[in-house]
Amino acid sequence: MMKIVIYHSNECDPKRCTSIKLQKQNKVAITHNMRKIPYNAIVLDAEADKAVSREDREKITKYGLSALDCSWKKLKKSSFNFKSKKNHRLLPFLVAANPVNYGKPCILSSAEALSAALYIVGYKDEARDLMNSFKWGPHFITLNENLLEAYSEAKNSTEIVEVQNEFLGGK
Ligand SMILES: C[S@@+](CC[C@H](N)C(=O)[O-])C[C@H]1O[C@@H](n2cnc3c(N)ncnc32)[C@H](O)[C@@H]1O
Repeated sequence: MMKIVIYHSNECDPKRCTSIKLQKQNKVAITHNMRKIPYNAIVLDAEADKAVSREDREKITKYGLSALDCSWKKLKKSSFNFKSKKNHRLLPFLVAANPVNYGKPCILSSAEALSAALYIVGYKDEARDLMNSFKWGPHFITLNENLLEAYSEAKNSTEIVEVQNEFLGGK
């Protein structure tokens, strides 16, 4: 089974938090200690420079996938002191389907971000399984299906960005 460990900073409303819901269904583990994120895991970070791509599949398979569940404000302030950001990855353009940020580009919930990354690296059933935990979840995949499919065919992060820019430029 895919190892998913989410760093959680207890800044959210637990009733609305997508990470807590996934944990309750035993689909992810939550840690409050940043150092417990597995070394070499791919960390989804909206402040990262490099886009996630199929090239990350091996690391995700071997070491796991992670997200940083904190407030968006904290993330923007760069209040995290990461030793290294070499495994931190940004997601390409996708639209949120969660009720808090519905329709907004790139501001995904932790669950949507994890699902998108799994889809992009080719773990499509696992991506759908995460979204099946939410009433609105399957809509995230259908809303973004054409883009997710195109991203999943890209070989590396450069091609991911090309697919994204072609889509945005062609709008
Ligand atoms: C800031 S937290 C907010 C979580 C929200 N409270 C929830 O219930 O899901 C969302 C996390 O999802 C991941 N994420 C969301 N959008 C992303 C993007 N465009 N690129 C990379 N990671 C993203 C990151 O790990 C980010 O820190």
